[in-house]
Amino acid sequence: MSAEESLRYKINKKFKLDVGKLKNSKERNKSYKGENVAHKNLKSREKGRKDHHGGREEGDREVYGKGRFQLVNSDGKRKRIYADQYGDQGTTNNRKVKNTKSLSRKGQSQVSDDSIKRKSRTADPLRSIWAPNKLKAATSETKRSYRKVEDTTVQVSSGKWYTKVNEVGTFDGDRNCLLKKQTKSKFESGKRSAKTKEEYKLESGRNALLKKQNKSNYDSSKHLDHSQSKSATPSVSNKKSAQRQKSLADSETMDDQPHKRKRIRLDPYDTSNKRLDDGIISDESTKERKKELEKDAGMSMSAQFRAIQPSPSILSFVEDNFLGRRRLIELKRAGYNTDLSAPLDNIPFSTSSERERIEENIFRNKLTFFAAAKVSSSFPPPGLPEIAFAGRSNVGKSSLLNSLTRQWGVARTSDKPGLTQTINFFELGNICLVDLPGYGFAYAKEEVKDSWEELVKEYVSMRVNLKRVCLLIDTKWGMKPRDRELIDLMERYQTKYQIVMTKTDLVFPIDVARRTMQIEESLKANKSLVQPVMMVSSKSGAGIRSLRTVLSKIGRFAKL
Ligand SMILES: Nc1nc2c(ncn2[C@@H]2O[C@H](COP(=O)(O)OP(=O)(O)OP(=O)(O)O)[C@@H](O)[C@H]2O)c(=O)[nH]1
Ligand SMILES: [Mg+2]
Repeated sequence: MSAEESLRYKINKKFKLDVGKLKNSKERNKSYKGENVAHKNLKSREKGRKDHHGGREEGDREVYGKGRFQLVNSDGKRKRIYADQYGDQGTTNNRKVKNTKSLSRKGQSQVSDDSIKRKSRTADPLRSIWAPNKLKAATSETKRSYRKVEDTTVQVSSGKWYTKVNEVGTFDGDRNCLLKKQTKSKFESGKRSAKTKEEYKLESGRNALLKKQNKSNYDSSKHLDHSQSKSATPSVSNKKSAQRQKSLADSETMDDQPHKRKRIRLDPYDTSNKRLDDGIISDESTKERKKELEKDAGMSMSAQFRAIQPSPSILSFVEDNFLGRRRLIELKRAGYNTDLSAPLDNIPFSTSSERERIEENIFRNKLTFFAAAKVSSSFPPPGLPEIAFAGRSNVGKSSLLNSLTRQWGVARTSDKPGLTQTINFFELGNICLVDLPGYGFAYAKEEVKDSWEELVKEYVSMRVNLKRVCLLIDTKWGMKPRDRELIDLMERYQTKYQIVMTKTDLVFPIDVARRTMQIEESLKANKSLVQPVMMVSSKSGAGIRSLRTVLSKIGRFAKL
């Protein structure tokens, strides 16, 4: 051996030794991994065998045959098992791992399909299809479908494809689950594409936000649709949510647009409103009113009313007769028994029969109803001198008849306008008191109200024995166009009329005086008007005695 050859031999020897050492150290390291070594050996042996037999299935079977629950491909990698593959083996294996929470991807999709079908049958969105006790209770058909689902389940060692069955099984969670999957897949893809740590953080943060959003959306939708979702299928609920979103979007777009104000058109002939009804006046009176308004332009009606300065005589009359709103303590201090009905009408301390205390003899008589007329042809033959009480509905005509005679309930009264619908004739000694139906606002049909008005107009214009019409005006509201209409008519037919202001107990004393002044002023040119304007209250009895005095003269001096 030459020197060169010996050197080469030495180098080769040394190199081989190093390689050997390296091999030994590797094996030593592997031995620490325990089972993995055996696994690797097994794999290598398997590989050899596969090469020898040249068949992949055989290799798999052999691995399976050794009792290991892990399926390994012939190329040594872990194998995915689908329900349609290795059906028998999968089934037998799955029976052992019943109630597992893991599913292969394909199996999962099948499960969700099956579960959707079953849910549409059972219509219970909150039920988990994996609950074993429910499996027992299920129908035979359902049982079959359960088995199908079970068949699809295979335990897969890889954590990548894990999806909790509970999430799949609940219908309400379907959307959430899908979104979760999306975020998960995003995360995985991010992982695969080897993103930087920062990128990953950003991604995961975004995912977390998305998850939160999804959760809140889910919660709100659940809250809204909880009652409905019980009976609805998932597809329906999805449709509903889509519709809701669409409507929300529509409303948002509507919000952007400027709101159009609704115009309310008022019908001038609509008498359902009391105040509106008052506005229905003839063309002539409208023109007059307009002229008056133009005259007092710049001043409101109430301001004009407040500007009226009542005369001292009217003011003293109001004060002497306790007209206007009064406190009970004030009346008690003046010596009136406030427990009596209409206490201001009679002497303060009444001990004997009330009627006997009435100063005017005529009003001590009994009030007797004797006729009612709906049409002019049914009026009773003219006999006794008549005093009629006219005015708008609910102004207090019937109440005044009762309080004048102190016979409560003879003329029927009501707080509902339109109670008196016929002309009612009452006999009182040698006079006749006539209660007329009211005009203006009343709970009656338009035609009926028109007929009442016509009847009243006919009565006041044609009745020969009519000696006085007491035109009642509500102190609070004053004269209205329809009152003026009747006044015009009476003026035309020279029917004597007197204004009587009612319900004075509802307004302040100063306003009673103002209203009196206002009416006197407005009618001072009228010829058929009998002065003075009377002020009464059927409730408190204020001014009743004065009215009695005025009316009793009619009976005394009436020429038949
Ligand atoms: N506070 C107060 N209420 C009164 C007075 N007079 C009448 N009323 C009430 O007003 C309402 C109507 O009284 P009525 O006498 O039925 O009126 P009317 O004018 O006959 O009404 P119609 O028959 O519908 O035309 C009733 O609830 C009475 O109690 C009054 O002087 N003071
Ligand atoms: Mg009445």
